[in-house]
Amino acid sequence: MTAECCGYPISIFFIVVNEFCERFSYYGMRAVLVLYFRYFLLWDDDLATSIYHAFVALCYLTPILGAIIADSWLGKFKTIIYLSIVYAIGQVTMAISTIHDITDANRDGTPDNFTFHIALSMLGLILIALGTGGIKPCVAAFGGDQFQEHQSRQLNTFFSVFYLCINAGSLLSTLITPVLRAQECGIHTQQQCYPLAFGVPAVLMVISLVVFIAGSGMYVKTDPEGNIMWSVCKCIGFAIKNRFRHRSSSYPKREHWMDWANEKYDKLLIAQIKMVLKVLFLYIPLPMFWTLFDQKGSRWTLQATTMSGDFVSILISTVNPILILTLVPIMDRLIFPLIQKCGLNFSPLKRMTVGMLFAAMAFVSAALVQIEIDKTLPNFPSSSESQLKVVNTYSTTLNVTISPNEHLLIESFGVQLHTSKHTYSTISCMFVNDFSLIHGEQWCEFSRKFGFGASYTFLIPSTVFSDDCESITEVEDMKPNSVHMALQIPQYFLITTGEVMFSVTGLQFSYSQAPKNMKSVLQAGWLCTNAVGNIIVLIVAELGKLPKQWAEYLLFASLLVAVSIIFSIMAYFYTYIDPAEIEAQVRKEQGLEPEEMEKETLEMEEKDEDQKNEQGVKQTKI
Ligand SMILES: CC(C)C[C@H](NC(=O)CN)C(=O)O
Repeated sequence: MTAECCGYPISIFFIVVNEFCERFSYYGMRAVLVLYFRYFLLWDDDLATSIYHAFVALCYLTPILGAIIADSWLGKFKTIIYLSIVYAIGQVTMAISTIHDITDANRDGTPDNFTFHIALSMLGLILIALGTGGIKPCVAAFGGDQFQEHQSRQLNTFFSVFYLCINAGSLLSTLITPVLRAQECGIHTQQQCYPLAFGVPAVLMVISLVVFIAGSGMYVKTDPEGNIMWSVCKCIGFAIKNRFRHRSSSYPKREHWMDWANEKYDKLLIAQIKMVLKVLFLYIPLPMFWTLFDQKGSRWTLQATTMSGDFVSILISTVNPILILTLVPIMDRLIFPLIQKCGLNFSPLKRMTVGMLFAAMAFVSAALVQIEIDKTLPNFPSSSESQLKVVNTYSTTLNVTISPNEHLLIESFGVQLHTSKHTYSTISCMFVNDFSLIHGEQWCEFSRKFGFGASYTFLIPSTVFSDDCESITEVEDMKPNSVHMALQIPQYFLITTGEVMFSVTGLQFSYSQAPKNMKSVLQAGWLCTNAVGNIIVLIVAELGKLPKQWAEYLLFASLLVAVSIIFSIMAYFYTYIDPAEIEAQVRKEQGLEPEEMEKETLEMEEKDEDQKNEQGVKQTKI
């Protein structure tokens, strides 16, 4: 019997605090990673972005490794401890790699041996990816293991609170670590304080581990049942081979193709594999949701840069966790109970389908915003056109004729305007508020806010420095961005509503439909849908874009609607199961473990029928 508080096992307190600290550590480090690549290692934008995406993809591929270790070998508890140690070592390694003084022998403020810093940071990132991905499927499943059969309502609330902790950790760290980076620190020279920005996440990871260990005495720990993954693979392999051997129509058909493993494998294992395969089959369309969801960080960010408003980076990095923190309680406490009161069965798979439709609507909203933005954007010359600007300061009107075969290229960048050699200069700056022309002691100052996205030309007559700055003419070549960033809020709201319906439910569903010894494996399968979604984004980005961005948004929205229709058909044919009940049934048929079975039957009878309905459970025999 586990210690309880308000109907919840006390042990889950340690698990949710552990998750909060771990997510703080992960997202905090991620928030400054590209900046570290760009401004510390001095990589270019392309290399920095590629390595960043490769790292994120690795973090969502390693869960399968963690799940195999947990379900087949160490059990969830030990896997979480060992991989958290690897994770913490990775974070510390990463933080050390950012200390510029280590290799700054000439004390000029920049590291002298970049190879050392690159090698150390790559080692750190690999350890972090192994740790964070490895523990990810285990922590959620381990949290679920703390609940007993009669606590299914509390189990659902746990997954919501778990998701809240993920986003609370992510929100705080995304706000804090960039501020830490902006501090100055160093032994020989003062530089931007990357060691602090990476060091705090490392400390949080150590705290996360300590909190998890502190709960040791209270956890329900399930032992792994041997090398389950290897047995699963062998069993599937045998079923396929056996089916092929008996392909002639003279052999009687079997109810399920996995039944061809009956000759050699335990019925219980076959039943468990059937449960897992059914859920994995259902996962096939799911990456499409993540394909749209993860474009928040790419296409939508770029969209924001063509809009007006000064809070781009803060808005982009915090709007999703803030909305999650608001929407999860509203959905859990208000919307879902209300739907249930209306007598509608809003089962998990229906919620996930509706979540997908919300994400599709978010992209329609993004397309509408894009159409508004496009109206305000200047017409840039295409790859087969040139653009000429002729400034006429002559006293009379001139006619301009253009010979189509001649190309004119004026190119000069910099801040010095020479009177004879270069008379034209382009300067691109962020946050331009002041613009001064300095010539010895004399100067002209233009002090006002220059709009984002705008382009200005200043025409300086030869007389300017002798007396008046008034004679300088300012021409607005391109208007500043005028569509306000607040217009993006509906799309963020819609996609986050979709996330709450899709992702929180998917997390619960993956746990509830998995047999006891494969809970982590199904969690890993669920996380893999995210990895595949990210890979699709990379491929689509590589394959190029439609000529109009709004058309691309609408294409993605239509694709997701099509996928959600397919998913809803698959979901219609899916029968919710109670894995524990099926396992007990199989054992009964095999005449095994009567005492164990009696206990399970009793527990099942005790189950609250209402709670079952809430989950849309239809019992079935697999
Ligand atoms: C469910 C995601 C794959 C991962 C999740 N992210 C969020 O909750 C973002 N809102 C996480 O565990 O970090």
